Amino acid sequence: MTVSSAPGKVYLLGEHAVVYGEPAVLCAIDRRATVTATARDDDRIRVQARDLTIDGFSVEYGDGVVDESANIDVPHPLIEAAVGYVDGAIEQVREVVDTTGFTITIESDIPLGAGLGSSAAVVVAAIDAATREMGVELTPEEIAQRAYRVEYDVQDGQASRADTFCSAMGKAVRVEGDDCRPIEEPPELPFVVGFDGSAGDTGTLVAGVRNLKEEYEFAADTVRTIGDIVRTGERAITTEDQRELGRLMNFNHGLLSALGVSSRSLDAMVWAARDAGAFGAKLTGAGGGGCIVALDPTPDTATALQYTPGCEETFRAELDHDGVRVESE
Ligand SMILES: Nc1ncnc2c1ncn2[C@@H]1O[C@H](COP(=O)(O)OP(=O)(O)OP(=O)(O)O)[C@@H](O)[C@H]1O
Ligand SMILES: C[C@@](O)(CCO)CC(=O)[O-]
Ligand SMILES: [Mg+2]
Repeated sequence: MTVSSAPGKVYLLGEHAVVYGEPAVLCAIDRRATVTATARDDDRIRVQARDLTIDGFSVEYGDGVVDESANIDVPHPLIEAAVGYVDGAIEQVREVVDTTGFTITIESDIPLGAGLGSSAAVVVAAIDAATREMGVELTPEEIAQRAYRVEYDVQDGQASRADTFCSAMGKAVRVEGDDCRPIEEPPELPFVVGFDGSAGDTGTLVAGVRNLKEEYEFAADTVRTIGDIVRTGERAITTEDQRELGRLMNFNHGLLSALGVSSRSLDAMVWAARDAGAFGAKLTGAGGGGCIVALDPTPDTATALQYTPGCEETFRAELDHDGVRVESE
């Protein structure tokens, strides 16, 4: 039995634009997906993902199809879409090791589809746990590369390397096209997360931005401007200027909103954070619903979010210096 875990992340700046080669800066946070891989005597692959629920059903399946014993009463295409990332991870493992069967159990404290990189963390941890269980040790960079292939396929050929690289490496990272690098001395930023309890589908949201960009030159300009914000933000990271970073996050949120990936509840949480005195606030990840991230060293933003209609949960997130790691072998 091998247990591996990998962190989720928040985007300081640059989501969506990073898909088109602009830079992005993101930070691993102290919320993790944990995957247990256990070799089996038969050649079956069994996945238990208790957090993955569809209309209240927990999904359990074997050999890529819904397991009879799970007794799930929802159409198979829905399940197939939901298990796409896990299936992709298993495919990657099969490219590396000659597997017989194994059982994969996924537990995660990263909300699904909420912009905190649950997909990347699950895929990274699953590839690590299953390959180790079969006696192969991949480097974090190799795991990031394979996990990226999975995100690329599930998101219909439109994905950046950002989420998977950040989850595999931990700390803060800068990604621009194929150029992925850790930020050596990342500042400890006072992240406050607000979660509206809902989810957005990354593939669909990415496709929406792509269509807008193809239709309007000013949407393409908006994407390039997000790149300019990130380049400016890098100086603020080096000088640890949190006020300046906050202003740039606000600007970034405005442009993401213009690209159609914010929502009423995300905007409400962003404004509640700003009104409470946060240095800045923006949605994180694909958007459409899910989480915002604000910078506030005081308790005021968290308190304001607790009273914001539409906000279901708020918590402080700490930078996680560890990327993918083995918990037990
Ligand atoms: N605990 C889990 N168990 C099984 N599958 C999971 C789990 N968490 C996430 N996933 C997979 O990841 C999908 C959500 O990924 P998606 O990219 O849409 O959102 P996200 O990664 O949470 O947010 P973002 O990409 O915006 O950071 C789920 O539908 C499921 O396929
Ligand atoms: C929206 C996006 O930029 C981030 C999702 O967390 C998609 C990607 O980078 O693949
Ligand atoms: Mg994702």
